[in-house]
Amino acid sequence: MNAAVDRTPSSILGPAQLGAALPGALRKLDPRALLATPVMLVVELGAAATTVLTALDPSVLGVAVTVWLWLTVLFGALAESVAEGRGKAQAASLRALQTETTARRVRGGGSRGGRGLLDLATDEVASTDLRAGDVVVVAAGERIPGDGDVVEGVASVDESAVTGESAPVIRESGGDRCAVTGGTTVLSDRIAVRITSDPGQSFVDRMIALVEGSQRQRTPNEIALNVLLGSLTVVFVAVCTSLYFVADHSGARQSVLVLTALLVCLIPTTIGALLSAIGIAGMDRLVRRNVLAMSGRAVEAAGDVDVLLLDKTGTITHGNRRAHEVLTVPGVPRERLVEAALLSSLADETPEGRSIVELLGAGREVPAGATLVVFSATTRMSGLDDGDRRVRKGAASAVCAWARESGGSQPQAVLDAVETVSASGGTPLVVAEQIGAGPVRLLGVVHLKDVVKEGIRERFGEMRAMGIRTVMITGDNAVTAAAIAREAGVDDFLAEATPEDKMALIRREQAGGRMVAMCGDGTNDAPALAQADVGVAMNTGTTAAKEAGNMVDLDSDPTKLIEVVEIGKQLLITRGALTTFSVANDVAKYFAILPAMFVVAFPQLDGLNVMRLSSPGSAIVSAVVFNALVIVALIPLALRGVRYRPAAADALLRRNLLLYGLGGFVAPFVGIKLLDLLVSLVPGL
Ligand SMILES: Nc1ncnc2c1ncn2[C@@H]1O[C@H](COP(=O)(O)OP(=O)(O)OP(=O)(O)O)[C@@H](O)[C@H]1O
Ligand SMILES: [K+]
Ligand SMILES: [Mg+2]
Repeated sequence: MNAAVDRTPSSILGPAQLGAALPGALRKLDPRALLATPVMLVVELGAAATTVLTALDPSVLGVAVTVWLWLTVLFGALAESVAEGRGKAQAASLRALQTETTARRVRGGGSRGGRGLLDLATDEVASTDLRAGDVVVVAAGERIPGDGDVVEGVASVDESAVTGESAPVIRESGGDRCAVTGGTTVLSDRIAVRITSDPGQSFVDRMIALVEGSQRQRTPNEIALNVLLGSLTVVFVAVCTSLYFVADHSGARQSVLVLTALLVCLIPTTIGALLSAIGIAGMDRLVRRNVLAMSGRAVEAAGDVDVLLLDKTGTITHGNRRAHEVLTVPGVPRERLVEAALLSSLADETPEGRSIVELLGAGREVPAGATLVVFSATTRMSGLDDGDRRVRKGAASAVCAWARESGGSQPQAVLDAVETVSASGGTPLVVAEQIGAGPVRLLGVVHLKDVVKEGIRERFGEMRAMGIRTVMITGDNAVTAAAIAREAGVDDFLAEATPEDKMALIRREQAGGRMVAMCGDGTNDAPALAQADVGVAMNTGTTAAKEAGNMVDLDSDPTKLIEVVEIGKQLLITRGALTTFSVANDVAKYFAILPAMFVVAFPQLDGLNVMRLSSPGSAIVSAVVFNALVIVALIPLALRGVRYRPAAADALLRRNLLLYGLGGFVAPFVGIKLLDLLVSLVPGL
């Protein structure tokens, strides 16, 4: 590897990982770094206090408590550092992609349109000098010097350095597969690329920041939990302070040292220490599945997704919509249809347009003086104006509307051909022309064919089992949409959708209280990707789509959402389970150690002293040691995550409450008792 290639899960907490994580962990002991986790900050302050107290008045108890309080803080820092370390190797191999290369920048290219760029003069510049807007020419065998969109030409590109997938991909101007990533290599042909990112802001830069965890921001859920843990801490500080005065007053004086140790045992240190590691590990699990999540909030949202919207072309289908045949109609000679279809496509830079020229044979030039009419998702037509002749091809509804406006007729034969192509799941493009102000004449139909991605049906079935509804949204007509929807097995579809329609649908679902995920690849999907709670852009898609979404799937597999949802659920469940465990643990410690601490002063407490710990000193040291070791014991679970099985949410909740609540309550009684047997052997305790 390649960043994304090394995805074999290594051992989670071996000596190697611990060794590598130690320097990072020591840096995290800086109190300023601990401000974000109030629980651990209190432990550190406590450790500092007992250090001073023990220095002033040395005792075996003081040394034992102090050492283990420092270890408690260190274990927490270590958990976070181990979690971060898992991304470091990936980051290093990604950096290898960023070595400086020489780029051929087109002179004056930035101000020109998309044609003829490949023939312009170029200057050699360092890749680091490229800025957004520059146009470069890249030929076979060369590395693409920066992120950008192909503005002219078609090439096969090796993206394995980024995606881990060794099969080359096609990148071409005009369509939804125009985006290229800096650091990848052109295998054949020559392309002109308009650079879209300034140095330091590229996709690989973002990937590095992501796998290193340096970009991680706490999610709202995490912040809320931290506030809750902080409040619990404040409550226990109050409890321990009042305990000091109560004990003093009743003649069972407790030292500040012992009460500090007690405080640390009672505050939720387990979850406080592991919270951040849980979040980092969740992001890391996604990276290992080739999904880059730009926000932790999106990962959490993924755990609660109700509806998944998918774009059709390039998401559900492979996205190389290609001309397959032309369908003639009575009264229009085939040559005339072919000529019009060709004319309307000669200047069309979209893959669809180019495939028509390929099918019908080139050999025709764009007539001098003709004006091009480029395709847009709103007009859904493209073509050319040559003098007073207008030739168009486009979606049936769009071309028919144009014909109607001009007073032209819509022959049944054309409508039948449209129906035939659509019913087979193909995309019909109606070809038409208008001379002067005369009526628009429909000449025939071009059949564009695309293939549904393999295995997608079964995966949508799995989503249904998880309670997620799938809806396909497409700019294509309703009949085609229905045919593809049936073949792919989606629950519902929306046809003839404009970019605004896609976004409006998401808003409606969200207004109904549902959590919406969207998978898409096109520039016309960008608004919807931005609006969705979870917006997954296909890596094959456009730069606009990748920037609008909050995740990028390097494998461009929309069914990857299943894994994303599982990881999201797993993250929420893990955090919930460890919080339950932590709090139950602390409550149990209260009952386990308080009677042991006070039994000497109040023999009547003996009935409550179920633990029969050997001495108050041994009780408190055992509790502190147990408290610290629990953190270490749970690091692997925090990193790996609690296993998620598709099951009803409340059944899962019951099971976890039982397992982690009850387990958390029982564990200290057993653990502290065993430790006490050992600790009581130490002279002086
Ligand atoms: N180059 C083109 N020239 C003319 N018409 C086109 C061209 N490409 C597509 N169309 C027509 O415009 C419609 C909308 O295309 P577009 O690519 O915007 O769809 P979309 O909204 O991305 O949906 P999806 O990707 O799910 O099919 C197509 O169904 C087709 O009928
Ligand atoms: K604790
Ligand atoms: Mg599309």
